[in-house]
Amino acid sequence: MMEPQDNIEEDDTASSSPPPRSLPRQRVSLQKSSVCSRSYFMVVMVFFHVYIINVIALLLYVHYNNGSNAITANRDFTSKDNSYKVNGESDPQTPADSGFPRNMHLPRIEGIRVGHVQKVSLVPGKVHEMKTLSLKPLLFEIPEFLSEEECGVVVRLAQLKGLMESQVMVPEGQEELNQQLNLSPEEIFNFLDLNQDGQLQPHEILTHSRVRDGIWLTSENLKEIYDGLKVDQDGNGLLSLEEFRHLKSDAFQRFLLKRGVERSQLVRNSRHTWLYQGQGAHQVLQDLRKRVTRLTRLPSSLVELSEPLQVVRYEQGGHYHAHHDSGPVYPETACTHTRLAANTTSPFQTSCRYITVLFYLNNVEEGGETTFPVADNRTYEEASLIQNDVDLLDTRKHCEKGNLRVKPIKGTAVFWYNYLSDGRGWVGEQDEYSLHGGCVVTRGTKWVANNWINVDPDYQRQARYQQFVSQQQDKQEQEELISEMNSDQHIERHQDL
Ligand SMILES: O=C(O)CCC(=O)C(=O)O
Ligand SMILES: [Fe+2]
Repeated sequence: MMEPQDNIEEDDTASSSPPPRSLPRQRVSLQKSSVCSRSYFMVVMVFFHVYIINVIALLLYVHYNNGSNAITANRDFTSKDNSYKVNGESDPQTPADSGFPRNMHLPRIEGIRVGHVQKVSLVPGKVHEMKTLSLKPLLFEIPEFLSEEECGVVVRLAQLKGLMESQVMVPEGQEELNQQLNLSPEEIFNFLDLNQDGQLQPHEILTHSRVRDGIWLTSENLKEIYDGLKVDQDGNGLLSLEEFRHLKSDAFQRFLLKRGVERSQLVRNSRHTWLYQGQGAHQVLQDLRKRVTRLTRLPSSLVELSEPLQVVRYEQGGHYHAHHDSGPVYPETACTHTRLAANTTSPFQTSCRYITVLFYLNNVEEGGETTFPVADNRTYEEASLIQNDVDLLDTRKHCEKGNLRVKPIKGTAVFWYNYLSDGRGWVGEQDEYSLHGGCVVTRGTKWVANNWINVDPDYQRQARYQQFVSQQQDKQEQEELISEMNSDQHIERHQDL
C-alpha cells in the first residue's frame, strides 16, 4: 500500500526540485523499477489467485447445480408427448424434487379455427373428438368425456357429501369497512367513476354493487333505489359528486335489505360441494383428474396441486350471471393457491385459474346453457356490456343475446383458458373474452362440475410453491415411514417375546 505512494512522492519532487546528480538518480531509478515490479508482481498474483478462486467456485456451482438438476431432468417434461417421464431413481441425499423443471413451458392446445375437430386419446381403447367452439376465449367441447355411469357416481358422491348454498345472502358491515379504510366520499366516488368523467353512470354503480354485495341489481332496481332515496335530484339517471355526497356508502344495501332480496336476485343461485381427487379418493374422481391432465397436456404436478372438483346443482330457476372464473393479475396480485409460499402478503388476491374444465353431469330439460356473451367478439368493452335495454351479463334475461351458448349434454366437457399466453410459454394476461355464465334453468335441474387448474402467473412463485409442497410431502412420508418402522419394530419385539 505504501509503495505506490512513495513513487508518487518521488515523482512530485522530481518535477519541483533541480535535476539530481547521476548516481543517486540511477539508484533512485533502480529502486523505482524494483518497487514497481514487486508491486506489479503482487497485483498480478492477487488477481491470479482471485481469478483461480472464481473459476473453482464457478465450477463447483455448475457441478452442484447440475447435480440437483439431474433429478429434475429425470422427470423432464417433454413437449412431444406432453407427459412427465420418470426415468430414474432420485438420489436420496439430494434435496426434495418439486417436479418443477426450470423453464417449464405450458403447452397450449391450438384451436386452428372455429368448428375444427381434433382427435384426442384420453382413455385406452377410445378416441374422443375435441371441437373448437371459439378462439377468444380458446374454448373446446369434448362429447362423451365422461360415461353415463361416471356422471352418476359424481352426482351421488356430491349428494353423499352434502351441498351448500353457493352464495350467502348480503354481507353486512360495508359502512364499517369504509370507516376502517377511512375513505372520503370523493375517494369512493373517484374509485367508482371508471371512465373518470365526473359522473356515475348506471353501469358503474351496477358493476360495483354486484361485485361488492353479490346482489344482481338491474337498471330498474337502480331507478327504484334512486327514487326511494331521492338521490338523483335532477332525474338524469347519473350521479354527480354532489348527489353522491348525500348517500351513506351502504345506503343501497340497506334499502334492498329493507325491501327484501330473493335468491333469484343474487349473482349466483345454486348449491355446490367439493370433492377431493387425490390418492384414496373414489376411482372415478381419480380417473377424471388423469383424463383432465391428458386433455390439457399440462404437467401432472400442476393438475394435482389444483383445487378439488367442484360439483354444482341448479334447481329450476337457478342461474349464474356472467363472470370471470379468475381475475386480472397486477404485479401486486397474489394467487390464493400459492399464497402460503409467497414471501409477501397482498390485499389483492385471485384464484389464478388458468384453465376451467366444465363437465355436464345430466341433461337439462330446458335452459341451463353455458353462455359466452362476448366469445369471438371483435372488441371487448366493459361499458357496452350493460346497456339500458340489454344487459349481456344477465343470464336470467338476456342469455339468447350472447354470442355463444353451449347446451348441457350429459357426459360432455367444455374447457377454456382464462388467461392468454405471455408469449414465453407461461401464463399471461387475463382473457377478458372468457366471460361466461349459466343461463337460468327453466325446467328441471342441472348438475355440473368444475375442474380448475391453478397456475401462478408469477413463475417463481409457482416453483416455490411446488417446492414447498413437495418438501411437506417428503416430511410427511418420512414421518409415516418412521412410524411404520416403529410399528414394525413393535411387532418384531412382540414376536420376540
Ligand atoms: O353452470 C354453468 O354452465 C357455468 C358454471 C360456472 O361458470 C361456474 O361454476 O363457474
Ligand atoms: Fe364460471
